Amino acid sequence: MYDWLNALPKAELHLHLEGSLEPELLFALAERNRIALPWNDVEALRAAYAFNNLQEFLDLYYRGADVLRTEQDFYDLTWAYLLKCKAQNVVHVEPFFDPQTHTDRGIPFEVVMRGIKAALDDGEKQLGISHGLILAFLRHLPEEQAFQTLEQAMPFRDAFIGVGLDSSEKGFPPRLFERVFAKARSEGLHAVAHAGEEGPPEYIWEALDLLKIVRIDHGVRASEDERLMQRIIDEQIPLTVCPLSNTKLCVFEHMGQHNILDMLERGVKVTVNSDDPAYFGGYVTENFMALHEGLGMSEDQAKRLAQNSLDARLV
Ligand SMILES: Nc1ncnc2[nH]cnc12
Ligand SMILES: [Zn+2]
Repeated sequence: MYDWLNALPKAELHLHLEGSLEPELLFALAERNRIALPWNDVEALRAAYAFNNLQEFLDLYYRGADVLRTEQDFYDLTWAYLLKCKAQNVVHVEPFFDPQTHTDRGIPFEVVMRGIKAALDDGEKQLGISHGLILAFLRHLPEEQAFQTLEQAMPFRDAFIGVGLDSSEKGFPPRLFERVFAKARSEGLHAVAHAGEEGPPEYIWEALDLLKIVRIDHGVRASEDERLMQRIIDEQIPLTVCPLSNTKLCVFEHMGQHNILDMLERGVKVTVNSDDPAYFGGYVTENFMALHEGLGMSEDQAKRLAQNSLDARLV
């Protein structure tokens, strides 16, 4: 089954480039940039990847991203991810990057942007993988800082296709970012947002009605609100679901409890994604495989999920 799933053509629509930083590359970049790490080796770092919730993961994710310093680092990070995509027949990617994670450490916006964009362009030319980059705002920081980030990004307007919203969800509802999303949309950017991962269905309503998002990242808690479910089905709003992420972050206790296939059968446009594969134990194929093993996903269901991902592309 693994090889069959691996060979399915698919798109990945929910992937944080910083979350694809494998421990081996993290150690190599730390050495290249002469940064001392609190872990003795790769195994010790991997052993730290045990999380009870989103925040515990984010604390380590931001700590890991600190080894990314130069344009070459961002290139190497992105290129390593694209090689994985090639190996898994991911033919199109719409990854997120978190500029504030880097600019807040003094890394110039253009260093981040140039490194990522050069790798994505090479991926298109050399690997045949098409792309659309999404700039994600960190929701634990004030909207004012999101505005500053959008301003910094404008000289590179053509390098990305949309804006997203990520980081700590609970306590940081989408309504806090209504104005910066309006500004981004006025620049012709698509809007997406993480909503309903740990946060309640109301956050999904807000993301749809106030941020005017065209795709929901995670959205698994929509199933708690029947009226919301009906809207998502009627309007065919895609959900970028991340099964291994959801079990690693205890959104579901185990894969057998995941609601993605129930949603698929109800007519929700759900897709399968890896979120932060270096931290959650696998890339897209491993996520499909986990659904097969944990939920008995059939070949027909896998085909529909993969087709949804191709249909839900923004570009
Ligand atoms: N799963 C996730 N939820 C929110 N913010 C994130 N940043 C990286 N991964 C994330
Ligand atoms: Zn995510």
